[in-house]
Amino acid sequence: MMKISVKDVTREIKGNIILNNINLEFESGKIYCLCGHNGSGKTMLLRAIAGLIRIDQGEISIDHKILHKDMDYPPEMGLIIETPSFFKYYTGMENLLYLAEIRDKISKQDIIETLKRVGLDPHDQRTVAKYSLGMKQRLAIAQAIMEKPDLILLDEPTNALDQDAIIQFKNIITEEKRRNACIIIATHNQQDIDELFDEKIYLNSGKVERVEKND
Ligand SMILES: Nc1ncnc2c1ncn2[C@@H]1O[C@H](COP(=O)(O)OP(=O)(O)OP(=O)(O)O)[C@@H](O)[C@H]1O
Repeated sequence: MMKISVKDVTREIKGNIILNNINLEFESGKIYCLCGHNGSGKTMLLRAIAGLIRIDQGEISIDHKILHKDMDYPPEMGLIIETPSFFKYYTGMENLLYLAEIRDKISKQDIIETLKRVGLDPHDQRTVAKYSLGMKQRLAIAQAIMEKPDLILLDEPTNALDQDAIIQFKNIITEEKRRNACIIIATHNQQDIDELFDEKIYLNSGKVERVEKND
């Protein structure tokens, strides 16, 4: 059972407090929603948990190991933050094969299966330059889940997805939850996937305004 603790986390940029004394806990086997309007701090909080930005005060730990002290990044993490950049002149399959080489954890067959899960054809010879926005988003979801990480952080994952893709996405995150992943999704389209959340965390001006648990 993995546990993430965000304790008294504050981050300032140029005199603006972007994250204001955030205290939250996340655990495996649950799906969390970070909700709030534009600029409320959802992406910054995801970046902080991912180890992609430094924080000015407080600490973030994963299973009691402190980020930026005991480790640089969460050890097993799948991520979509803003528009992912793929190689335009590679196919979807080639992009994922390239990314999978970094950790050398999964096989070509695993990638084929992941592409099918997100509704992309593994044998599609088109390059990413010819993909629609929704296809790129499906590929981004595929790269985030393909290695079966313990922690999945998704910023606006349903952007550009059509209704069929949203249904597939819901099935995927339900399966990932069953596999015991901890899934944190930042979105303002929460109605797309509302019934799946175990907890909704409302951010406002960098603060946690309220938390709703779905028991
Ligand atoms: N590089 C930066 N320099 C200065 N301020 C920044 C920077 N990046 C983000 N901010 C500010 O931090 C605040 C939080 O931004 P963040 O991207 O986390 O919001 P968000 O809730 O994800 O919004 P959205 O729904 O628009 O994605 C905003 O006020 C934004 O202007």
